[in-house]
Amino acid sequence: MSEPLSELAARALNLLNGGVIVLDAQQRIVVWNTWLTPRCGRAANRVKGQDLCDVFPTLRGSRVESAVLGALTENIPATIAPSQVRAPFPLREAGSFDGEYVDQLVTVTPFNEGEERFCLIEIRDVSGTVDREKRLLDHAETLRAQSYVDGLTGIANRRYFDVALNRELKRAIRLKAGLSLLLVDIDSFKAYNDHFGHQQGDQCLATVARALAAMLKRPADVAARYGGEEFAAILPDTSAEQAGVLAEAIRAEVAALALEHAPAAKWPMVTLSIGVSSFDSRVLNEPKALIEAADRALYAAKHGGRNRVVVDGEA
Ligand SMILES: Nc1nc2c(ncn2[C@@H]2O[C@H](COP(=O)(O)OP(=O)(O)OP(=O)(O)O)[C@@H](O)[C@H]2O)c(=O)[nH]1
Repeated sequence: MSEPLSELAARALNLLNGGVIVLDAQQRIVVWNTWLTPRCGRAANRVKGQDLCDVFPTLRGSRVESAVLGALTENIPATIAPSQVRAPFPLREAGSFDGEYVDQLVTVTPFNEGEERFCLIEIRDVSGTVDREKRLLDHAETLRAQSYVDGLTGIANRRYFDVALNRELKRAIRLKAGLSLLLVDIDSFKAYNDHFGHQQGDQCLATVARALAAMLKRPADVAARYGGEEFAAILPDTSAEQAGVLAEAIRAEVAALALEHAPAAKWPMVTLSIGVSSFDSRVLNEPKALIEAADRALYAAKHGGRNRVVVDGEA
């Protein structure tokens, strides 16, 4: 448990001309200063102990959430510039209940207190800041964001995938919610490269990545490049059955793109094999087990003839 603030520290914190939130390692709010209250209509006593994303549901899958994840799990500080995300938090002018959200500059800083990891979120209202400053901060944020983005396809990379899966699994366990994972592999991609060349192979990967990402509609869903020609999708609050239906829609969508395949491939167009696994509180309750189960299902899809979906346990 974190120590309570001294009265003097609490007073000073509440006089600050900016928002201050401190989260514990489980993303629960432990400090919330009064600057925030008239700007979002929530006082400290209502939000303390709650998950930040439960207080502001629009943060799920947002840049703020990935910055918080980076801070809490990897000790990486982050800045979110207003020109990138104008208003990361749903905050208005003090005391107003409608109208535009204010422009914000948000910084996220990890720190340790004893054994425990926390992160400090500072929010400044920068509605009046000049464009030039916004652009510079924007550039800094772009550089940081790139470390979680796959350079070839523009979707999340393996590093982000690992962090996000870990986090979503913890959330699913905590809230007894559903969580499914798709492992998606392009069929006979070696033949594609051999026939069309590596450069066109790269383009094909980018096209498939875009199609996959476009099929994931919920803000908390994550599409990632898992490795070479393999992709993954993390689907919070999604049962095995729902994930199977979505996987089938993804498979059909990519087949319908009718991207010409190499003559050596089984099908004339580029196709996908997809393995699906779902969180189960007894067995698939850690990332490794969930990945292995999806991988087994993917293997079954390959051996079943490719261009198909297999849900773990239903093979
Ligand atoms: N162009 C391109 N090719 C890649 C990239 N990463 C991996 N590959 C290729 O993807 C191919 C994967 O081949 P395999 O693992 O043998 O599988 P496959 O040919 O897709 O066959 P199945 O998965 O069994 O249907 C290899 O030839 C890799 O070189 C990449 O970034 N760009």
